[in-house]
Amino acid sequence: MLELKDITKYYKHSVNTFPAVDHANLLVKKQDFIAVTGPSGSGKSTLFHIMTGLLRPSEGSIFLDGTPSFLTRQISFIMQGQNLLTNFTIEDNLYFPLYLAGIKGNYRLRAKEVLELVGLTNTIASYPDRLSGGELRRISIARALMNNPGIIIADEPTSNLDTDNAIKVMELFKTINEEGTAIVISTHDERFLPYSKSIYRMDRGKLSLL
Ligand SMILES: Nc1ncnc2c1ncn2[C@@H]1O[C@H](COP(=O)(O)OP(=O)(O)OP(=O)(O)O)[C@@H](O)[C@H]1O
Repeated sequence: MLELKDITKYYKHSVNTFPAVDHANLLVKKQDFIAVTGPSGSGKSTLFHIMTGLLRPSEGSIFLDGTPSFLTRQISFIMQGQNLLTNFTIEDNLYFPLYLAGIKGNYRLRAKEVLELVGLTNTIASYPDRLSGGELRRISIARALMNNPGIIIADEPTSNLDTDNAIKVMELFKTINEEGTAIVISTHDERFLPYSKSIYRMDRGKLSLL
């Protein structure tokens, strides 16, 4: 369980300081599928970076399973856009985060499992430039699953995808969620909101449940 308590993040623009995230509260439980919507610039990415530990809040606290420390292995983050390493095969891309984090295990077996789940087993030896945008997005999801995270946080996972591929991505999150992983996504696209179990709106840094 991930809990954000009264989180504020100030940014400085020349002489002015403004809260990009303004006293946000959020609880993410095991079975949750949360969507955060809101206009561009409302603070969604800033909130997500704080949730994943990439950015420190100016004020407030974050608890993971009741403790204020961050066990990042329990949270996987899928950033906006294409973020696979282009000079490495899909297989190496899948292994890389585990290797960097010093996580031991049968990488090959897990890679096969996650590629099967996303329907892309035949891409294991390919380089990212051979894959379509939709396939690359599903590989990013596969990579996020490699360490069996309790929570997957994805910033705009359907951006720049056509409807068919966006649906594939959302169906995948639905399956992953049904198998016991909490999902938190941000989206501009109202068509995909029904996939989530709860919808929050971000407006000028203020987060509220719809
Ligand atoms: N490092 C930074 N320094 C100063 N201001 C920033 C920084 N990062 C973001 N901002 C500002 O904070 C506000 C929130 O940005 P953020 O990227 O979190 O919004 P967003 O809702 O994710 O937007 P989008 O949907 O376009 O990605 C914006 O006004 C942005 O210009």
